[in-house]
Parts: sequence; C-alpha cells; structure tokens
Amino acid sequence: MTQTNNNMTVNPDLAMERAKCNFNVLEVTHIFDGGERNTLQRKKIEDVALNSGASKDALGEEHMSPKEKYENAVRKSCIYATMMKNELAELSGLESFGVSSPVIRRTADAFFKEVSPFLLHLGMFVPTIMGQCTPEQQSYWLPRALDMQIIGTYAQTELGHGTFIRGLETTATYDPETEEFVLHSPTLSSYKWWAGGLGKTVNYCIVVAQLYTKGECHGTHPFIVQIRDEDTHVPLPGIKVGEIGPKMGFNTADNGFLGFDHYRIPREHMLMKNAQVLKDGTYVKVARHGKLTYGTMVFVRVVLVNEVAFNLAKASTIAVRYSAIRRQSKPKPDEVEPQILDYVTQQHKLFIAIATAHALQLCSTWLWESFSAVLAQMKGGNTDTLPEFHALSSCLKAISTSDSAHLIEQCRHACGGHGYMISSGIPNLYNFVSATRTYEGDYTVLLLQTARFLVKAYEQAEAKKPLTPTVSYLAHAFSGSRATWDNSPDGIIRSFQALAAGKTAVCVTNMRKRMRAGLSQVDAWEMSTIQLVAAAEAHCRAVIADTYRKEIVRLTANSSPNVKVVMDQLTTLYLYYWALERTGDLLMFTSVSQKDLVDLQIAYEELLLKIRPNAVGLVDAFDLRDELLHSTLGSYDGRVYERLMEEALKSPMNKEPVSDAYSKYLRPMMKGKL
Ligand SMILES: CC/C=C\C/C=C\C/C=C\C/C=C\C/C=C\C/C=C\CCC(=O)SCCNC(=O)CCNC(=O)[C@H](O)C(C)(C)COP(=O)(O)OP(=O)(O)OC[C@H]1O[C@@H](n2cnc3c(N)ncnc32)[C@H](O)[C@@H]1OP(=O)(O)O
Ligand SMILES: Cc1cc2nc3c(=O)[nH]c(=O)nc-3n(C[C@H](O)[C@H](O)[C@H](O)COP(=O)(O)OP(=O)(O)OC[C@H]3O[C@@H](n4cnc5c(N)ncnc54)[C@H](O)[C@@H]3O)c2cc1C
Repeated sequence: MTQTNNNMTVNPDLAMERAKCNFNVLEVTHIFDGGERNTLQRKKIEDVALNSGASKDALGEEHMSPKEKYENAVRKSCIYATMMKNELAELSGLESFGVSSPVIRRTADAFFKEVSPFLLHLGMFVPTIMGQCTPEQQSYWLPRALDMQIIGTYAQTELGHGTFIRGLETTATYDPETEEFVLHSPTLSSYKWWAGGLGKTVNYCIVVAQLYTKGECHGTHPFIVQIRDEDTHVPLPGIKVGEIGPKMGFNTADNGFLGFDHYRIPREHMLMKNAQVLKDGTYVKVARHGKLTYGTMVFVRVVLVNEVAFNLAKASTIAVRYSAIRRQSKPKPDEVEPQILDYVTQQHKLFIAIATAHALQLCSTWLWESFSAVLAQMKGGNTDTLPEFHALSSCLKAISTSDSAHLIEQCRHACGGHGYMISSGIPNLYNFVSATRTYEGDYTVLLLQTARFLVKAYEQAEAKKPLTPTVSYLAHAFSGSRATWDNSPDGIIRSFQALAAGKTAVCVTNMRKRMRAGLSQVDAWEMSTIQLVAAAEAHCRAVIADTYRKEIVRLTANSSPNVKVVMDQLTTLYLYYWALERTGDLLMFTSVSQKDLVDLQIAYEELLLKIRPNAVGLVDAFDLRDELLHSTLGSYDGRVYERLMEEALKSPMNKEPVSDAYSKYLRPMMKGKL
C-alpha cells in the first residue's frame, strides 16, 4: 500500500522507515549545514535556482552525443551563471557571485549530471586572479571575470608533467625591447594538457610557465593569457588549442590542450603579487615564501574536502533509500523477504559512508576556518603557519578523496545490479570523485608532502623542541612504552595518534639505518616511501577522528537527547570502524589485546543494529533534493521500479520496434547471406 507524504506517493517501506526514525531530522540537517541559518539560506537558494525547472533536460544527458552533451552543458552553465549574477549572489549574501559560496556550488549539481564547463573559471581562474594579482591587476581582471565578460581556466599541467611542477617546459621569455613575454612550447611534452574548459569554452587562461629574463631562469610563474578572440572566439595566431577527447568522467568539461608558437603577451600579464619583472627585465621577488605561487592549488585542495563530503552524502542517500525499498532472499522461510538494509553486511557497507560524509563535512569547515586564519596571517607578512597548513591540506585532500571514491563504489555494490545503471546516479558520482584523487595533486604525492612535515616534526620532538598543534601528539612518541589501549572515543583517538607516531618513528629509524648502510638521503627516503605514505595516512586519520569527535561534541551541546545519541553513535561507529580496519597496527603500537579486538568487533556490530532504525532518517537529514541526486534509486518517494522502467522506455533504442541492425547484419547472418 502506498502512502502520501507532502502530496507525494511514497513507497510504503520508506514511509515505515520515516515513521520509525526517533530523532528530529531537521536538527541533524542544521548540524550538517553548519547551523539553522545556513539551512534556511540554502533552501532559499535551491528554491530560486531549481523551482523554475531550468535545471531539467528534455532528453537525458546520457542519451546525447558528446557534442550535444557539451552544448547542453554550456547552455545550462550560462543560465546558471546568469542566475548566480542576479538572484543567487544576493541571496547568498555575496557582493558579487564568486567562489565563496559552497551552497551555490552544490546547487549547480542539479544542472549537471557531470560537470559545468565553467568549473575551472570559478574554481581556479577567479581564485588565481584573487590570490596572485597585484591590487592594480586585480581591479582590471576581477570585475571582467566575475561578470563573465571573459571566461578562463587554469593551464598548468603539460603532456609530460603534472605532479612535478618544477619540470614544466613551457617558457615565458621576457623581451625588454617590446616589454612583452614570449610564450613558447618547445616540445610535444610541453603542450598544456587537461585544463577544464580549455578545449572549446574559454577565451583566457592562467598559464604556468618557466620565466626567463636576462638569460636566467627563475622557475615557474603564472601569466594571464588571451587565447581566443573576444568577439569571434577564434583561436589567436600563435595558439594551438583543442579538446583532449573522451574520458572516464568530466565529459562535459571540454578539457583541452594548448601550445604556443612564440606567442607574445604584455609584461603586465605576468601575475605579479609574489614576483615581478621590471620594464628593464630585472626580476624582483616579493613573496616571503617560495611556494606562494602554488596558492590556488592549496585553495582547491581545501575546497575539495567539502566537495567530496557532499558527493558521498549523495551516494549514501541513494544507497540507503534503495536498501530500504529493496527486498531480497528469505533467511526465515515463514517471513517475508527482508529489506536488504536489514542485513548486517549491508549496514557495514553503508553506515560508514554516512558517518564519513559527516566526518568530512565537519573537517572541511574546520579546514576552511584554519585556511582563513593562515591567509589572515600571511596578509600581515607571516608565513610561519604555511608549512603545517600545506601538510594538513595535502593529507586531508588525499584521504578524503580516496575514502569518498572507495565508499561511493561501495554504495554502488550495495545497490546490486541497479547500481550499475547510469540512471542510479552512482556511476557519475564515482567518475567525478575518483578523478579528485588524482587532480590537484595525486594521492601518493600529497601524502609524501605530509610525510616530509611529519618527519621534520618528529625530529623536533626528539630534540624536545616545540611542536605545531596538529602534530603535538608526537611529543609522547618517546615514552618508551606502547600506548595504553582504551576503547572510549578519546582512548581510540589517542591510539590513532600512537599509530601515526609509531609509524613515523619506524620510518625515521629505517631511513637512518639505510643511510648508515651507505644510501644517500634521497635513496633512503625513496626506499621508505611505502611506510612514509602509511605514516601520513595514519596521521590524517588521527586528525579526522579528533576533529570529527570534537566538532560533534561542540555542535550537539544544545541538541535534543535523541539527536545527541544518534550523532554520538555515528562518531563512535567511525572510530570503531577504523580501529577494526587497523587491528594489525594497533597490535604493533598499542597495548590492545586479542580479546579487546574481539570485544570491539562485537560492540561495532551492536552499534550497527542501534543505528539501523534511524538509517533513512540520517540520509533524509542530508536534505538532498531529487534534482541534486539525479537518481532512479534514491529519490525521496522511493518509486524505484517505476522510475527504472520510465528511464528504460526513454532509451532511443526503444524508439523503433525493430533495430536497423536487424536488416543490416542479423538477418543476413541468420539467413547465411552475410
Ligand atoms: C556554473 C558553474 C557552477 C558552479 C561552480 C562554482 C564554484 C566552483 C568552486 C569550487 C569547485 C570545486 C572543485 C574543483 C575545482 C577545480 C578542480 C578541477 C580540476 C583540477 C585542476 C588541476 O588539477 S590544476 C593542477 C594541479 N596540480 C597539482 O596539484 C600538482 C601537484 N604537485 C605539487 O603540488 C608540487 O609539485 C609538489 C608539492 C609535489 C612538489 O613541489 P616542488 O617540487 O616545487 O617542491 P619540493 O618537493 O621541492 O618541496 C619544497 C618545499 O616546498 C614545500 N611545498 C610544496 N608545495 C607547497 C605548497 N603548496 N605550500 C607550501 N609549501 C609547499 C614542500 O613541502 C617542501 O617543504 P620542505 O620544508 O619539506 O622543504
Ligand atoms: C579530470 C581531470 C581534470 C584536470 N584538470 C586540470 C586542470 O584544469 N588544469 C591543470 O593544470 N591540470 C588538470 N589536471 C591534471 C592533474 O592535475 C594531474 O593529472 C595530477 O596533478 C597528476 O599528475 P600527473 O598526471 O602528472 O600524474 P603522474 O605524476 O604522472 O602520476 C602517475 C603515477 O606516478 C606516481 N608518482 C609521480 N611522482 C611521484 C613521486 N615523486 N613519488 C612517488 N610517486 C610518484 C603517482 O603517485 C602516480 O601513481 C586534471 C586531471 C584530471 C584527471
């Protein structure tokens, strides 16, 4: 029997789940949104952007040709950008629209099953103008970019190099005669490759190139470069630009290639906040820290933690709602088939996804606040906190993107065969999030950046020197005894810190041993990188666990009792899950016993059962409108089978009763006439 909810026919199993939920869903929505005010503002923005129906497609994106898909994405990007400039900026409290509203960013997902070709304009072009220009340069470029009079991207990666920025080959050679830079691509491997929107959409880009002046190379620097005519959009002479072809995802982002043939730009188009080239060619370094030109990447790494938390919330909403309506198997012959959500293995797959979405969402807010504090200090000329922040943002970007991609795939597994349908929404989420593990700094490479910081911090702790906050636990690494296991939340967090400290100590010891045996420092480091990555991962897990726990305790201080209970259950589940995933490490670095671990497993399984009745309520609390989910399996009303059939019938393959392939190939083959 179906039931109605807000004038909507709702699947009875979902209706039953909602009736069972014992906490106030809206209160948890407020926690996830960062407060009631944010929820109200988000809803206003969503209403304006989505109620008009402008986000909808007549034909599903998945049935379009690549060219149609791209054009449709540009069409909707223009509609959304116009909304952003007009109604949404005002609603979000921004003077002009820009990068600072995650809600505006998230709402855009209703318009795109994949991504907007404007993603890099707003995600990197505008932030680079904000972060790398002098005030004069900013006053020229920023209004044009924010008003979308020009559209840009960020072209750093080349065919030959992405990770190793110092290895980029594009050159920008200063010519004092004409006061211009000459941009050149000397080799095939120096061609810019990957920049989003570069293929067909943008007319400007930030180009990162090796700067030469007075015969000397000063390393990579950013330049703002016009590549297409502002009126006709035709590529300018000296520019070779195009689209790089089909990819696993991002197929509406027209990622592109770009080469320069002695292409000239005015001297003023070098972004000169951190370094300058004077008219006569003199190079002047302004910044106090050598890596400030990497600032846009650090910004995007911070943003990505929030981005993947949101996408994981979507996948877990789809998979939990589907698991509530799907019934399969008959473990008890006299009873009806259970909802698959009743299987403990299913709960094990899904509840960690819900908890991780919360953990990453809260960490992302905390990371953003830390970033704002670092930027404020740097404005005053103090870059002391940058190394710690680089280490922190690097590992959080690596672990959040990697965990989210893994858990989204796990949500797909949890949806069985139907999860493999594009219409389930999960494949597009996976394709998007799995790329985040690679772009803006590959997983391994970023964890090794964190490991550099950890090793230095360990050496400081060894020398009894002061430590920065996120690594202060290393001070206890020299007690000589194993950390005492204690299965309280704080006890588990201390154990995670002990693992990170223990693993770092092993790396340092092994590197020293290898160096004593004759290896160079570089080779000793290289031989230890598997363990260094593991140490950085352990550090990051300790940071996430600690932050998640502290933030939940803070945010639920005034919550109703049942909300407190369910939020505590989720954080505890997160801690138990990761402790059980790392039993070998716990045995190495803490006093945990076999019995403790057996007890912990039982406590974990009991926790799953406690969370079970609230599972649908927990994903409802993410408050993701159907327009954002794009899912036959995860819509609020649970009309899964009806939607799957409706989507199947939309397939262009079903337009004709007999396919042309029959007369062309099948019939001749079957009649022996091929
Ligand atoms: C209509 C549209 C609707 C809505 C849209 C709205 C809004 C959009 C908003 C958001 C969008 C959300 C998401 C996505 C946005 C865009 C993303 C899309 C695509 C991705 C784009 C890219 O990928 S751009 C290219 C990114 N590339 C990389 O990340 C390269 C990675 N490599 C590096 O970072 C470096 O090379 C390195 C760190 C690996 C090494 O650098 P280098 O060799 O120079 O350094 P060393 O190893 O020698 O180290 C020297 C010391 O410097 C320290 N260091 C390194 N980096 C930094 C840093 N960044 N900050 C501070 N310190 C740093 C290093 O640790 C060393 O220190 P020591 O003390 O140990 O010596
Ligand atoms: C969808 C997508 C969009 C993108 N958009 C943009 C964009 O808009 N603009 C832009 O400039 N770039 C963009 N990129 C490029 C992206 O930033 C790079 O692909 C990324 O930084 C990884 O670099 P790489 O491709 O050189 O990988 P590689 O460095 O070649 O990595 C290959 C393997 O080598 C390993 N490796 C490399 N170096 C080391 C090391 N020192 N130690 C140990 N292992 C190492 C890596 O861990 C990895 O396993 C995009 C990429 C994707 C996939």
